[in-house]
Amino acid sequence: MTKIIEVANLTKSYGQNKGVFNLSFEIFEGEVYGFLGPNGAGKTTTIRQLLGFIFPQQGEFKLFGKCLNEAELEIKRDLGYLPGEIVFFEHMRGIDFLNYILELRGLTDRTYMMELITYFELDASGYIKKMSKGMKQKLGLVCCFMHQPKLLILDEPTSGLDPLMQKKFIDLIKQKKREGATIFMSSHSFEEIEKTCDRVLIIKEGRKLSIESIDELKNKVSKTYLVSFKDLEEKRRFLLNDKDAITADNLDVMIRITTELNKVLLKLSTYDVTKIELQKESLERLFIELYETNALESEAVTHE
Ligand SMILES: Nc1ncnc2c1ncn2[C@@H]1O[C@H](COP(=O)(O)OP(=O)(O)OP(=O)(O)O)[C@@H](O)[C@H]1O
Repeated sequence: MTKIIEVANLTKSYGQNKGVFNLSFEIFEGEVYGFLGPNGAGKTTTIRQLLGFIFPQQGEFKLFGKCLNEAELEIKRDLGYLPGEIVFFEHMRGIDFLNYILELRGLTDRTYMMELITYFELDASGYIKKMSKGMKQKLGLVCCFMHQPKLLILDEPTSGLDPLMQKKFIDLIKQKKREGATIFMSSHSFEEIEKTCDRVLIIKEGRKLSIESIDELKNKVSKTYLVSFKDLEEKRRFLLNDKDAITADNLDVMIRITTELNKVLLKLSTYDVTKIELQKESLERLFIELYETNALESEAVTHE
């Protein structure tokens, strides 16, 4: 499999334990790769280094197998980037700005650009300075996708978009994946990540917590059960002996089945249980659990 992004030991420190430290990961061609972490975790700092806006103090990275300082123009021709905070030429009309960027890229065919404007229901005729936050975000998205890049690096792409537009964005990402594009995106929307990504990289305080496959995470979610015990004594007895319990509340215990269901049922049959319920929950709780994991514990769940 071709590696489109390779990052090795990337480090950029702003002091006081802020920045990105010793970060390594790889993204393969055609992958949609989510980048998650709490506020201030270092997502934007990582992305800005990949674009060459800030420089790492240690470590290196390659895009399309090449270093940025060797092949910047070549790399950026095939790259679409959406910044977290977009800075436009505010005095321009939206459409003029898009045409200008298209020309800078040496392109003349405006067909796909116009399709995207229609798709995102963007009125690009007005001045950018008068546009709402959501309109500016749509303008940024059109600008990022309009040259049909092979690699998309997106920093919180749906920030400011309404739910309908968020759904359209998800559909567009799925389409780009079908077309073979590689996508690296930071997000705070677990739904967006769940619906689009193959794998996720989770960082906290600038350090890698874990790399997870979405399918594996979904598998974990589908094996979470709520077990209710007859009384507190029974629940206590179970908690003393069982390692699968993840949360406990009143007479209920949430367990994640990591072995065959039969074995768990056999074990539960030795307790006075009043109810067993398969939990229909999204990945959200699992993501939050992963956020709360500390770096040392997380070594165990890292898949690399
Ligand atoms: N130029 C800078 N000078 C000093 N500190 C900085 C600078 N840029 C970022 N930081 C700090 O580095 C840390 C990581 O910031 P970064 O913007 O990368 O986080 P993030 O994961 O993108 O957060 P968010 O989800 O809030 O957008 C933060 O503590 C931030 O305050």
